[in-house]
Amino acid sequence: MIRDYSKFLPPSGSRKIPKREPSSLEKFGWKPFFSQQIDVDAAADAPPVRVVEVHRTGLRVLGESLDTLIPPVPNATVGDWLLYDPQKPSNSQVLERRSVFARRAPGSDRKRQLIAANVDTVFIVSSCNKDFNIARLERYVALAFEAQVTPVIVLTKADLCDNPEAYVKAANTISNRVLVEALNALSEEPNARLAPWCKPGQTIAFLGSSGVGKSTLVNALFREGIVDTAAIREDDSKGRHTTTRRQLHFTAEGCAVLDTPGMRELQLTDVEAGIADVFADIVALARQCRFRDCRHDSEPGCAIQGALERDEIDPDRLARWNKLTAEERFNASSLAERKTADKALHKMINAIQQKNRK
Ligand SMILES: Nc1nc2c(ncn2[C@@H]2O[C@H](COP(=O)(O)OP(=O)(O)OP(=O)(O)O)[C@@H](O)[C@H]2O)c(=O)[nH]1
Ligand SMILES: [Zn+2]
Repeated sequence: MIRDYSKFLPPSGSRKIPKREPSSLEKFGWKPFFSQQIDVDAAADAPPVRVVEVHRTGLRVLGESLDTLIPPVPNATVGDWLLYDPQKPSNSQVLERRSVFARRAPGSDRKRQLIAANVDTVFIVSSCNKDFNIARLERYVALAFEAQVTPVIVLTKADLCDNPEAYVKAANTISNRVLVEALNALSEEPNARLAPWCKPGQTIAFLGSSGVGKSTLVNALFREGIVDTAAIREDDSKGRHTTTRRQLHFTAEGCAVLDTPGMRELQLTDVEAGIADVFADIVALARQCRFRDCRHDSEPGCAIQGALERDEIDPDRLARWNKLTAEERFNASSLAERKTADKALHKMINAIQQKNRK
């Protein structure tokens, strides 16, 4: 039997598949990852909305013809998708995240605080000058990997430097999973060079020290102004505007840009997996050491020492890996463990002082 497949093919003459306009949810960053989590019937009663602002008193959410302020929802952060419960908004359910930036609270309980959710790309910004520091870049890349966000290294001030290629080359050694762009942030370059990651429906963030050009890059992306549907302004009880703590701004192209002070204070906490991703080659070697608890010092059968002797790994990079993992271990240790360590230290100091007094 000869089957007629023609009904499955596009009608002749219309070979080009028409480009579908993104829905408003897609413009806000909705992706198949989220649709897979919901059941279509339930979504009619509890439609998906995105948290675009986090205030002290509540959240601003955007959805299909919906833009409203709701009271805080437990465990929701900027960038989250919620299934909006119109009867009791604070009961809205947080959808599983594609990515999340978190940090350990500075207080004594050191609780995990969510900074931002569902960021697709983070631009790790440094400059082709003294700010450039491989160890710091590695740290940021580890944070991004841990958060499941794609890192892209952007080296600004290429126009002020004789040999930007040297910086690009150095940054390229960090991980073969990270692309590096060097540019002049004050020129026309940023829009074209960052465009692949700033498409409609994408959510981006910036990380980097002060003065490297983060604001300059953001300004370049917003050259046509900030498209904030900002109809709502929140006043506190005294009629003053309360400051927005965490926010997504949309560019004219429809890319969401994260604006949150918390990103600056991101520390290395619980980034063990991220560090292992950045230093995947060294971690793979460490697994081949004869002893499971090998300290890669002078133990027999140490694969890392072997690789060093054969010039297969960079000793500086190994030193940075050691430092980062030690830091991560310290940051991840519980308060109780730190107290014990502090007590032990205190006892030791006391003992030394007593000995000196004798
Ligand atoms: N020539 C040149 N100047 C740049 C470039 N990028 C940034 N600058 C300048 O460097 C200075 C600092 O840039 P900002 O964009 O304010 O840096 P930032 O990272 O936002 O700094 P913070 O707001 O302190 O975190 C400004 O005077 C910029 O004009 C660049 O690629 N080339
Ligand atoms: Zn070893």
